[in-house]
Amino acid sequence: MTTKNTANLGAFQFESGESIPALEVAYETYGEFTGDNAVLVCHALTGSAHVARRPDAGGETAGQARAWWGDVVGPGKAIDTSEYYVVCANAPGSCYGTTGPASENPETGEPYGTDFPAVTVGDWTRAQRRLLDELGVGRLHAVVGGSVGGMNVLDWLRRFPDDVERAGAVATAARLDPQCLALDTVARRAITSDPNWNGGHYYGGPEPEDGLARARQIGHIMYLSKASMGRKFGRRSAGREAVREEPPDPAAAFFPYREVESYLDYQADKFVDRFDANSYLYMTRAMDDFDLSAGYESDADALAAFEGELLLLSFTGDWHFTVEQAEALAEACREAGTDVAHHVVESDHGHDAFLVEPEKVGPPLSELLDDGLAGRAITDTAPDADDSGSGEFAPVHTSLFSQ
Ligand SMILES: CC(=O)SCCNC(=O)CCNC(=O)[C@H](O)C(C)(C)COP(=O)(O)OP(=O)(O)OC[C@H]1O[C@@H](n2cnc3c(N)ncnc32)[C@H](O)[C@@H]1OP(=O)(O)O
Ligand SMILES: N[C@@H](CCO)C(=O)O
Repeated sequence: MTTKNTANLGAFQFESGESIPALEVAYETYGEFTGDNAVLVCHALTGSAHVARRPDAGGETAGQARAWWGDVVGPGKAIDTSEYYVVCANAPGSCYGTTGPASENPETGEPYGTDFPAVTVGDWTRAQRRLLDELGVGRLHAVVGGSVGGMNVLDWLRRFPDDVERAGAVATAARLDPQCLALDTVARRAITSDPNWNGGHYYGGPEPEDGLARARQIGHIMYLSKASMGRKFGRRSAGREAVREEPPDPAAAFFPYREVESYLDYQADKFVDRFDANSYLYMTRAMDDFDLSAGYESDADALAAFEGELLLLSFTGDWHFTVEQAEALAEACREAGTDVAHHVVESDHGHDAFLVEPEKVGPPLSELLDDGLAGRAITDTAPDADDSGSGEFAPVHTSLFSQ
């Protein structure tokens, strides 16, 4: 059985100390709850509650047509909804049905815009906990998520360690590195310097589409790798039929409109149609702010109270959340005695491999849910791990500005 619903969680105080009178959370559930089979899936930066295909809805959800993990979550899939009760909720601050900047402020009758309180990953976790309470779910069999959704997973382990039996943190890290912080800063600046942004109060008027488009293009470059961009586009010209969307200056017309440019323009257009610029600011700030060790002595200390099993999944071509970052976290966990495995996936796609390579992501997650870290599809980088072959992983030097 699948459900698509919105829960009114009532007044909500954010970590910033600010409150809103009513937090609505859009969520979807898949499968039957049997008391001990709940799996919470946490979405990435621009995802929604629509994690799996919904036969009753023809696969459609307003603004977010495609199930973002439709080949990983569903009946007979790795996260098998005929066995597990899967819950996925849109995060506060986003724009897919959960209260965020585009929602109406009941005090003014106008959209909140940037009067919406600052949002943290911790606020997402606390909202999810309250939603699960509403659904009658106590302890989770597992919490799984990718990218900033993986940070959301790590936050669950430090905030509610007793509520989680198993965790899968995919393509994520304890914190973003400064290079990614820098790119996110530039992306946000693209939005806030668009004249249509208007301090965040643009609803009902022209929207900061150019700024949001540039922001997404910067983001999208972070989600690919040198290898995947070389393979997809090379330096090829997009050809005569491609429509150059940026009006070129006369000199630019001399040079080719390249496939990579055409691709980024296309992706930006699609994104502007489906996402809200203020939400992009709020969601990226939540991601940038996340630091697992904040309030603790170390990453290991932050996870010390978690007594379940943690699977870290990283991708060799991902320079947004690198293998090295996942390994550092795994090392911290090992030192602290946390039951962890770091499974490295060979892929040169880049960060979005966790979305587009379900055949690589699915098996270890499936094993995690069914058998825990002992699952045969799970390898570990620990030197003494007996199922990891050499136990080595390929170092990644694929950051944007390095060779
Ligand atoms: C809707 C959701 O899934 S939201 C949650 C996840 N979404 C995201 O992560 C968004 C960011 N990532 C993406 O958009 C990625 O494209 C993914 C992860 C959704 C899919 O990636 P892939 O399957 O590798 O597709 P790819 O990135 O190659 O994009 C394909 C699209 O680009 C178009 N395209 C490819 N090359 C070019 C080009 N040179 N010029 C113009 N358009 C191009 C294709 O026609 C295709 O269009 P379509 O989406 O309308 O079918
Ligand atoms: N491309 C994905 C992952 C970003 O971290 C998204 O837009 O949500």
